[in-house]
Amino acid sequence: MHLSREEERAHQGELGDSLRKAMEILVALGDIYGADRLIPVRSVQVAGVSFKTIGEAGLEWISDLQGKVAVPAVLNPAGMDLHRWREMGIDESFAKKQLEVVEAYRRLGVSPDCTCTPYQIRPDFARRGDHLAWSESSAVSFANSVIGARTNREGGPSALAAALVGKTPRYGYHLEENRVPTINIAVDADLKPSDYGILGFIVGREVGEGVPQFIFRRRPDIDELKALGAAMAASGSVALYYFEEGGPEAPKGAEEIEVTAADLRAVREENAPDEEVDIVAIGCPHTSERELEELARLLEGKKVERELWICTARGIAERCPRLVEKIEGSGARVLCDTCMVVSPASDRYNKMMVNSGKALAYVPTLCKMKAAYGSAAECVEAATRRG
Ligand SMILES: C[C@@](O)(CCOP(=O)(O)O)CC(=O)O
Ligand code: SF4
Repeated sequence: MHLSREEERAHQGELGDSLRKAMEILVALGDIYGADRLIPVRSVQVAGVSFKTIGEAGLEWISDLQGKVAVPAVLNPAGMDLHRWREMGIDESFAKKQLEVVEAYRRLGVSPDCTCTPYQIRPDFARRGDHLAWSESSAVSFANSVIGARTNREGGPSALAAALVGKTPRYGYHLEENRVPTINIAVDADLKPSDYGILGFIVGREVGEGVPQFIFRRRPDIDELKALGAAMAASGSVALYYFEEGGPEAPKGAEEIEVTAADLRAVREENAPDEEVDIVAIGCPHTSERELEELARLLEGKKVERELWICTARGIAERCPRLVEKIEGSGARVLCDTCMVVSPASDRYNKMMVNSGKALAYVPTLCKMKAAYGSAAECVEAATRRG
């Protein structure tokens, strides 16, 4: 990979040890994937924040770095609400480590808005055509597919390296030739909002790393696209999809798969909730303001009978305090900075009901719990049902 004089100096350690470490990661990745050079990124989203996932070794690696990020950078969810962790049942020792992780990132200049939906609070972070270095797979999918920006799925260390250098190696989804659809998905069903998570769950399994081009009966809205992309990135590893006319054409003869209403129904039935559900969690990816409005409406006049977590970005919760108050009036909790998948607080439950195709894929594997699926209304129903 070609390096400019300045990049070469950083790589040689002439600009300090941290930039040398960061450049080593970027150069190694660039060499492996055949990048010709580094390109500037507009923003970085750094995964590897929850102490549950990075542990002591991760904390040490981050703490040893010096300097400041060169471009705006934001964190992925942590293992707890940074203010209300006690309410989540998080123990002191975990909390101490988690706060150290966030502080170590903050010292480097990474914003501690721990969220997988930075686009919901910082629209300036990513615009059409921008190159980015984002990590969390649903954020990557949203950036590539809905915003029209360009990012690979970065690991925690490579994202942090990109933030310190302000650049990323040019390969993968930064290149036009890798952004061509590989498979058509004909959706033969009138989709309800809660069908998009299931659809993504099915399609991700089928297409793996492909680039699906959806043919829909109507254009999905932003929250539906967020749910669709998140699920495909979890049940498969889809980082880019197309969903409307005007995307590049799939090559003639590209494979086509059809998803029918019966397929959606089968997955719903397989994952229907039962009396074993002891926690309900919404907000994977983090809820939007509009989703909080819907939840406030659904919870009006009700009391929760089992734990109901609603995970969102602190920036969203702070923007709508009245909605948060209404929701919490029911006994539900609006948790910020964290999520049901990366928090160890989920561990004490047995079966989690979610309205997310992504969480449906990850809860059994990453949290070792059973999972059930339903719409937001069905989740509220399950959380507020007596007995
Ligand atoms: C669970 C997930 O959404 C986020 C976990 O990432 P981490 O704990 O920030 O490394 C993984 C992903 O899909 O990127
Ligand atoms: S809420 Fe879902 S999408 Fe967001 S970090 Fe957690 S698992 Fe990933």
